[in-house]
Amino acid sequence: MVTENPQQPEVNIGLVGHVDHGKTTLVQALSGSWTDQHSEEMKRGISIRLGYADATFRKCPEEAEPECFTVAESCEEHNVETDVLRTVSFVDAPGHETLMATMLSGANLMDGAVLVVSATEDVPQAQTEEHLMALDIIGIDNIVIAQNKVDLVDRDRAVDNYEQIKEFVEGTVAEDAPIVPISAQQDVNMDLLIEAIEEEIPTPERDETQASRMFVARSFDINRPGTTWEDLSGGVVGGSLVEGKLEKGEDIELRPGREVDEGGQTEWKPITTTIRSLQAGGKQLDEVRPGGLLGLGTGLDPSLTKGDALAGQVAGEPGTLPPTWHSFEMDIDLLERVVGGDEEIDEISTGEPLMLTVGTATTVGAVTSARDGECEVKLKRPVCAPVGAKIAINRRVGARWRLIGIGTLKE
Ligand SMILES: Nc1nc2c(ncn2[C@@H]2O[C@H](COP(=O)(O)OP(=O)(O)OP(=O)(O)O)[C@@H](O)[C@H]2O)c(=O)[nH]1
Repeated sequence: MVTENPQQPEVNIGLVGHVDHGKTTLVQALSGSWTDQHSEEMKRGISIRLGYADATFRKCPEEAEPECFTVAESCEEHNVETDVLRTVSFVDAPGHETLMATMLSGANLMDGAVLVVSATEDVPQAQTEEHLMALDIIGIDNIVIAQNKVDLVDRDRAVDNYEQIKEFVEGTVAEDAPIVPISAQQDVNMDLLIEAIEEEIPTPERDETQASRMFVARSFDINRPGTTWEDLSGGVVGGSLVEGKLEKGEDIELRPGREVDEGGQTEWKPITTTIRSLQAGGKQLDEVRPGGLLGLGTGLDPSLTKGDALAGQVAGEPGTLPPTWHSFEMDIDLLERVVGGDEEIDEISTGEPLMLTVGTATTVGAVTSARDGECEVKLKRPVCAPVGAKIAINRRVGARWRLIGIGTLKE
């Protein structure tokens, strides 16, 4: 059943887990309007590549036991229209190991997460573990575990797999997370999953008087094929608002901004622009609040925004944004061992390159000095972040970057 999204989504729920365990299939099952929305978003120029999809959770008004949760507009069993509970936005993180940086930057936008685990494989698979550690590091503790593909296994196998999940999450941030057996493909137990999400992942309290803060995840040029924003004459910036609200006509600042050459020296200067149009939940709006993917039509020269050039920046009320750092010191907490292996993690050493994710920004930094539990890094590209920001630290191991710990930005 295809459902219209009646409102802007109010909460961002991450879908994380190992490759092919069924994250995308699950989003499709829950957001009835996936296909429509997909093409709609393409038309408007905000591609699904970011992996956002909205779903409206509903409940049957009948006093039934158990209660019926659904995404359908009517309840077939009781033959009544359903009531809207809320619209949520799913942030679908890629499960492939090479896309860990995308997963980490996505994680900074999540208010809670569904960890998707396939019942057909032993637990944990590499990214089941790595993604759970990432949630822990970033501080996401509202978690629901979806034990997917139960249609492919017999009862004994499902029970064994369930026990493996239980054992795996023991002592982690997901220790008390409900585990819901589902089949995303066969539409089994979606009602139980919605119920668990409703219980575990509440909409966060938002303070609208706070200065606006948006993490930029994408940016593009209005001349991109398929873009049909009528009232647009400048570059488009896409991402998620995490604090405050934004209004059409308002000025915003973007940091670090752009690189300018001043007498042979390069410098980063904040950019200020006006919001000419706003899009959220597939609609043009005059005002937006946190939740889901936003598109801002701006007055910026499209050459500044094309090709995701502004991805990783922070946007918000002028004069209120955190500082821009070209180098910083951080306190470090290393993981006990490399994800998926038994090797211990060596201390960070001076001179080594690290890949750091701060907000939606990913940048490479060289360690300029390292002491016990702290280090100083010089960044290739500056980042805008407050003191105290959490930083995911990745080290090159063989051919790929692996998550090795968490940093906290110091003055
Ligand atoms: N039988 C069965 N197959 C499923 C189920 N859920 C997903 N699949 C299949 O599993 C395969 C992988 O599913 P995806 O949804 O693409 O997996 P994913 O986790 O999004 O993969 P990445 O985005 O690449 O990390 C597809 O062929 C799905 O049709 C399920 O509940 N039962």
